[in-house]
This record gives sequence, structure tokens and C-alpha cells, in this order.
Amino acid sequence: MDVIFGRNKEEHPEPIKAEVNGELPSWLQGILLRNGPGMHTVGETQYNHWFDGLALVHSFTFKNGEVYYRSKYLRSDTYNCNIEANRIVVSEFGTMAYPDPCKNLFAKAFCYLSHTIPEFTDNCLINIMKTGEDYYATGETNFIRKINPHTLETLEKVDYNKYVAVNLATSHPHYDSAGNVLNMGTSIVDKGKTKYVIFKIPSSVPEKEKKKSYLKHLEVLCSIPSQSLLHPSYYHSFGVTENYIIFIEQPFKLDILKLATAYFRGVNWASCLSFHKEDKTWIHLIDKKTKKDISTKIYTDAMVLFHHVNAYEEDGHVVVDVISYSDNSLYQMFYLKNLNEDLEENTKLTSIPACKRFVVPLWFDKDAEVGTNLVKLPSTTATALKEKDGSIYCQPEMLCEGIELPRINYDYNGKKYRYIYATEVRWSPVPTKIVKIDVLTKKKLIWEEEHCWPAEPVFVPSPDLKEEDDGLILSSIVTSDPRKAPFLLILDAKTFTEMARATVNVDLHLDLHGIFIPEKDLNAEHE
Ligand SMILES: CC1=C(/C=C/C(C)=C/C=C/C(C)=C/C=C/C=C(C)/C=C/C=C(C)/C=C/C2=C(C)CCCC2(C)C)C(C)(C)CCC1
Ligand SMILES: [Fe+2]
Repeated sequence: MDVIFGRNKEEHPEPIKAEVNGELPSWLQGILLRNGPGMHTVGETQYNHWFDGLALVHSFTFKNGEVYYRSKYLRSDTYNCNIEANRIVVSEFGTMAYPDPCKNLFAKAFCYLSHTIPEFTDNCLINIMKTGEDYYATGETNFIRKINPHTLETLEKVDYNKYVAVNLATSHPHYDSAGNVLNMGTSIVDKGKTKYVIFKIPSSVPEKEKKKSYLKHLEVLCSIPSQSLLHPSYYHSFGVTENYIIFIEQPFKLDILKLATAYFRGVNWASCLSFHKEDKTWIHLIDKKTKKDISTKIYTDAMVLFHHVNAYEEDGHVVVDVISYSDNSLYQMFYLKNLNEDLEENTKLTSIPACKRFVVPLWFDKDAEVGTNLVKLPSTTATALKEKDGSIYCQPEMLCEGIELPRINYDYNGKKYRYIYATEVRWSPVPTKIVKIDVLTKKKLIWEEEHCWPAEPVFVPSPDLKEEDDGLILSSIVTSDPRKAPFLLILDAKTFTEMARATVNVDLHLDLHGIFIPEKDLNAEHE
């Protein structure tokens, strides 16, 4: 298993032609661009956690029925400093690094304060974000790195902080139909306040501004104060509907005092994140028009969530689908010391990912008796009970268990939808299947093959889309048997039958997230 998780991968910056078996539809033209950790040791030093690895961006280019593969390490300041020093000198979430391990505490502090290394990591390994014509590799710090989607070359380093006061920002932004980006981030103890900030990056700027970053035109939409100044909630994604932004403030929280002293205490930042299972999870609905949280307090039981699936409004309710856990075992599972030969033994999740539907009533009888279920949607078993103090306690409907890395047809984002595409995982971090779930009938379609570990399945809509699932699923498949070459799998999203596979004879890495860029959105100039 070390082979799949812990081993450094080689980059392949020059295009490698894949061997295509099957028929690719002629309309499939563009680039599947993905991101994830590829290097876990530098010299003699090793990262502690899989989410710390140096970003390796890779792409599959579809051109006239042919597929080309490339991969390139993000030349972040973090990468360059580490490679030059031949050891890890920049801290990541799960690994605290000391530029000179021999230094005493005083010297360590000096090094820290004198910023001889980048203050915070720009190792953006989680996802790819599109702003206007630009593409960025993203992580969760205030830095993002522009990349050339054709050559995977690393371009400018952009600091969100120059445009909006955030220390952390999600790697799962949303896009509206015009392509404007909606994202959120946390501003920690800024001017005595800790808050969650929601902002917009426009998809178009005046022609003469195009050379500069679209972020220059970033606009703050609103902010929500954190329930606690020193314990903001951690979040990895959020949801949107036509009229609302959904932010789930979970009791999985950062401890700011611990964070501030972590460097000197010799512990990683991840140790400053903890799950308070006795607390509530608050569901915030921010009205896009008033830019305010709706006045009713809405909550559910303590949970940990990383991925929102989708959200929409229906007959006066907001429906929110997420993948949730009953504890923080997912993050723990990805410590590299656990992802070795004894993986099955070491990485038993104590809670499996559960895809849950929460339903929040928008309008209800204010005089309803305490304990009344305010959900009036016949299609769901989710409830929302009126409490004595006027707040609403939500209990979800279970849509299905054991799925992660969810994707949908993004044209249905924020709208009533029917299909989720995801990888299936049970009690260990081994994704063995790709599934399509019909949330209406709860029926499943499955793709699986021996020794195959599928990545996040990306939905690409067909140009003459009539139904939600008219399109393709692209998933890069890593193999656990060294004799079997990895490949990009192309499935018909409707039937889940294989249309083609493009095999590449390289040591493909297991990645996290990415996007498909249709040819029309690719600026040929960059080629
Ligand atoms: C704190 C802080 C900081 C830092 C930060 C950082 C550094 C962060 C990072 C972060 C990160 C870096 C994060 C990450 C995350 C991720 C996630 C959350 C993911 C998820 C995933 C999943 C869910 C998975 C899945 C899978 C796979 C991948 C394979 C196998 C199978 C499965 C499906 C399981 C600073 C300095 C700024 C300051 C302030 C505070
Ligand atoms: Fe994610």
C-alpha cells in the first residue's frame, strides 16, 4: 500500500500518448486537470500526513479521439525551498518543519520571525479553481498558484490576503452560471473578531485588466461572526442554492491559542483541530439578497463533514446533501504511518462516510407547537423539529452510506437534482468502486474492477444534454497490481457502461480533486 500512498512519484511534463481502447465521442475535447499529493519524502525527511505531500498536478488532454497525459510538480515556493534544502523546511497542516533542526528554541524563534522561509505554505495540492480565463492550484491557506492548464507550468503566487482578509479559504469554490466564483474563508482574530467571509471573484474584467489577476476585482459579499473568537469551525466546502449560501458551522474546531504556539511546542497544526462531540452543528442559511443569516437558529447533532454534495430549494424548504462522519477518524486515517502494509489493520474508520440529507423549512407556522416537524416535503424522511426557544433541530435522512469524493452534473448545482457520482469506501481508505446514486429511488449503479482504485469521478455533460445524466464520467484509475497499467476510465454516465479507457504506462498518483476544461474555455494562446 506504501506504493500507492507513500511513494514519491515521477513527473512527466512532456505529453505521453495514451493507448485508447474503445470509442471516445468526438465532442469530448478538452483537458481534465487534477491535483493531489505526489511527493511525501524530501531527502531524509518525510511528511507525517498524506494531505501534506507536495502538489503534483496532472492532466489528460482529449484531442480528436486521442488522449495525452502529463504531470508536473507545482513549483511552489514551498517546493523550491524544500528541494533546495533537500529536506522539508516548510510546515504543512500535518507536519511542522524547522528550517534548521539543530537550532535551539531561541534560534528557532528567530528563524520563524525573520521569515527566512515562506511564512505559510503555498503547496496548493487540493483542487483547481477557474477565475475568468485563469486556472489556479488551490489548497486551504491564503495562497493560490496560477498554472498554465496546457503545459502545467507554475505561474504567479497570489495571496488572497491582499484582496480579502482571510487566513484560510476553501478549495471548493462554487461557480454561478456566468462563471463568477463564490468562495469563503476564515479571518482569524482580525481587529478583535473571528469571522467567516464570503466573497466573489468576477468571471470577466475589462480587457486591459486581463493581464492582472481577476482577484483584484474580488468583492466581499458578507461575513458571519464565528460563535467563538478563539475556536472557529473548520470547513472544507459549503453549499449554494438559488437564494441562499449554506454554511455548516461544525464542532470540528481550530484552537487559535494552540495554533499560535504550535511551532514552539513542536507539534503540528493538525493537533490544534479537535472535534467537540458534545456541541451542536449550526446550519447557517445566508440570504443572498439581504446578505444576512436568516434569523431562525438551525442546528443538528455534532458531526464532521468535508464535502457538500449539493443543495436546492423546494416548496419553501432548503435541502442540503452532505457527506458526514460521526468523528474525525478520516483525517487520522491519512497519517502516512497508518497507510503502510498493515493498512487494513491501521486504518479502520470508526465512522463510515454517510451521505445525509438535511431539510430546513424556510416558511412555517410561527405558532406551531414545540416538537412539531416543520418539514412538509413528502419526498423525504428528514425532520426539523420546533424547539422551545424557537430554534429548529434538524434530523437528516440517510441517502446512502460509504461514499466520498462526490460530484454531480454541475449544471444542476444549487438546483433540484437526482444523481450523485462518487467513489465507494467502507472501513478503510481504499476506494474500490465508482458509484452513481439516484437520490430519488436510492438505486445504485457500480463500476469496479480487480486491483483498481478509482479517483473522484468527474461528470462531463454531453453537448446535446437533455437529461441530467446525459454525459460521461472521467476517473483516473490507479492500480494496486504493479503488472496492471493505470488508466483513465470513460464511462457513459447514464448506464455506467465503459465507453473507453486510455492506458498510460506511468506510475499514476492517487489524487484529490480536479476539473474538466472544455476546449471552448481553453485559451489557445497559452499552448
Ligand atoms: C491552520 C492554519 C494555517 C495552516 C493551514 C494549512 C497548512 C492548511 C492545510 C490544509 C489542508 C492541506 C487540508 C486538506 C484537506 C483535505 C481533505 C479534507 C480531503 C478530503 C479527502 C477525502 C475525503 C479523501 C477521500 C479518499 C481518497 C483521496 C482516496 C482514498 C479513498 C477516499 C475516498 C477516502 C495557517 C498557517 C494558514 C495559519 C492559520 C491557521
Ligand atoms: Fe475536498
